[in-house]
Amino acid sequence: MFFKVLATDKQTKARRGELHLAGQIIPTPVFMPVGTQGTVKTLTPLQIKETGAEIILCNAYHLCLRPGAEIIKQLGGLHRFMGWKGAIITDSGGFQVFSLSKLTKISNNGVEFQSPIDGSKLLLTPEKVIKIQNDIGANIIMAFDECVPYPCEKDMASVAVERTLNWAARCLDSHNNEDQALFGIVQGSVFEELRIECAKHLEKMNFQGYAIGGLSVGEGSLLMNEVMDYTVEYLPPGKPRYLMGVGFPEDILHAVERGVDMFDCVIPTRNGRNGCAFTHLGKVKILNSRYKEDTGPLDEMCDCYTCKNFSRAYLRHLFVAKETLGLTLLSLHNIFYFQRLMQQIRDSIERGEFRSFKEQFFSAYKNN
Ligand SMILES: CNc1nc2cc3c(=O)[nH]c(N)nc3c(CCN)c2[nH]1
Ligand SMILES: [Zn+2]
Repeated sequence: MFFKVLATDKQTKARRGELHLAGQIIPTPVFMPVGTQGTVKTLTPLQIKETGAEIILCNAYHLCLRPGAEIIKQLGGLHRFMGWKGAIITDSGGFQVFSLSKLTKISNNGVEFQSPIDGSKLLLTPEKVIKIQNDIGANIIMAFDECVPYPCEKDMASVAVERTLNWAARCLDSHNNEDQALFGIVQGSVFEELRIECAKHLEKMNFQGYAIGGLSVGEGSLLMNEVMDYTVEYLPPGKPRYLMGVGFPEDILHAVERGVDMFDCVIPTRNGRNGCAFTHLGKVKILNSRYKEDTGPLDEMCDCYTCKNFSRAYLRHLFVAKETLGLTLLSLHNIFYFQRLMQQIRDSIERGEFRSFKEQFFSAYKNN
């Protein structure tokens, strides 16, 4: 049993579940910190563990470019290579190859591109993407998909859906490692009939989980929620749903309400490194001079290492002085904040009080 739904909210589509993988039980809804190149930036695996995170996301695209999937395999796989004892999900590169490479040439066979690292010409095909993720050894791997930019013409989105479906079937055919769960990725941009067609075809292919891709690419929260409303309907209720690249606390709450179980986003760590901390009252930009003599913690309601030991004045000093400790302390707090938010969400679903939790959250949280 890879995934179990334990409770479904009576008033919304929110559900409390658990993923069974890598000998762990991971409660959902879950937030997965991003460790693109085999590290969650500025944090040691021990610090990541201290935040409560149990699964992290790494990128097969980056890791196959450097150091190479074969080297990671030779070194015992990614868990061993990076010293992470929790679970790992890898993204296939479907998104990164388009957003990070130059001279990409896409065909039904795959994507030809120039390595941003050494300029060499490379080709990613569904078969190669499965092999790379197999070598890296993640517990959950993603199919190779084509994520179109937003906005895009319907016929361009339609071609990308056809290709995504063709590649999904080829990924399934070449995947034969039962220790790794393979997820399909729904595309279709913001076109309802494309999204439904894609979800229906992927559902028939019987993946172990389903990601909603092609969102959080500039379409805005309203359109993102609309796409989720009609797409989730066509995904099997007994399998996990993963909204890729999301997101801010408010977007996570809207998505949980629509039945999403899994999330990943660079926001907690990227904003942490830019001096932006998440708190239950909204975002705190620590470099603001108002914090110069502020003796209080980042968030009165937080009991993370950063909030228990350091004042806002000290954290501001670290950022003004460009001390790297500031990057670590704010990243630590932000990941902890997201883990605590997910714990509160899970508890509220269990109590049948998700909707009131969401209302309480928004009444306190000033999205400044
Ligand atoms: C930040 N917004 C965002 N949108 C995404 C869509 C896809 C998407 O459509 N496909 C894949 N494979 N990855 C995506 C990602 C990367 C998730 N770590 C996305 N990130
Ligand atoms: Zn904190």
